[in-house]
Amino acid sequence: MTIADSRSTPLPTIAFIGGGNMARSLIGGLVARGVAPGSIRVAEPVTALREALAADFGVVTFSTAAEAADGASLWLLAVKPQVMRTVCTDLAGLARERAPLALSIAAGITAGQLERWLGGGVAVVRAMPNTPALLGAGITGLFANTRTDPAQREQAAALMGAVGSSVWIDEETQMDAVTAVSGSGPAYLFLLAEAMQAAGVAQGLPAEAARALANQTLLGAARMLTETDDTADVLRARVTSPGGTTQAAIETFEAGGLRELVGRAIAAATARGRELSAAND
Ligand SMILES: NC(=O)C1=CN([C@@H]2O[C@H](COP(=O)(O)OP(=O)(O)OC[C@H]3O[C@@H](n4cnc5c(N)ncnc54)[C@H](OP(=O)(O)O)[C@@H]3O)[C@@H](O)[C@H]2O)C=CC1
Ligand SMILES: O=C(O)[C@@H]1CCC=N1
Repeated sequence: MTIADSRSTPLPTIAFIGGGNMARSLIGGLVARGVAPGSIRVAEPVTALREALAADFGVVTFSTAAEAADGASLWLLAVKPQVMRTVCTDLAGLARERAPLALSIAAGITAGQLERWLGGGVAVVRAMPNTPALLGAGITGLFANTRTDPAQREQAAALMGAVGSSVWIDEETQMDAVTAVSGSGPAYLFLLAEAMQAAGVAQGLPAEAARALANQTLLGAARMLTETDDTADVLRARVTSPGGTTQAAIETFEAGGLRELVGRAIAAATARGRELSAAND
């Protein structure tokens, strides 16, 4: 594992194939960080999504993948795993002509599958970002196939580095675990936020107050995790006065099997990544 730092590498024209939720987070993050909207081409079949991306970010939009991809040497494949094979197969002729770097953010789908569907001999990078990319606060796991040269690896790291930090993964099989921890991870925090807000309301707080208290607590705690050198267990111990309120809550979480439940949830997400690869081959 190496931490990527390629912030000074210039980005080429990028073709997003798929303009849904994750593409929107990445595009928003890239434009907010100074990437020229005219250098971002987006293929998206849903008219409303296309129009919203053009209106919000000034990017160039197309209804078909081939139109967007034809103008770019970096293709960011941002469609669902279930349609990736068809999308890549349709682009295989163009891939032979343009020899692009194909950077896929799809859960589960392997570099070998992508290379095969794109016609073979293609430089492929798998990236697993997350939606905080929209705020420049994302983290991405990256894996490159052997066709990818150092300049293309730099480009991939520069793209994802513009919207947060990134980490190279040496073993492709670990990408499913990356997906389970950080790709899906924001949803786990949002679920916790929902539960804390509802619990606050159940204890008599007004909904708005419960929302502000829960959300700012998650933000403050996340900043302590990332901006101090203390580990999570040390930070937790500092909140937990012996015989106090936190201890009462933590003992309830432990008795309910929270750690084991998180382990099972992340194992299920990891296994689902492998299933998505097999089911869509
Ligand atoms: N959402 C997230 O937090 C993350 C998602 N990912 C990965 O990103 C990928 C996209 O996920 P997400 O953004 O959530 O999904 P979305 O469904 O929101 O976005 C995918 C978009 O691609 C469109 N599309 C379908 N076929 C084509 C085509 N041939 N050419 C161009 N666009 C097409 C879809 O249209 P239509 O709806 O009509 O099919 C849809 O609008 C997935 O592979 C997922 O695993 C990775 C990390 C995080
Ligand atoms: O839920 C999913 O499958 C995608 C991949 C990671 C986040 N969203």
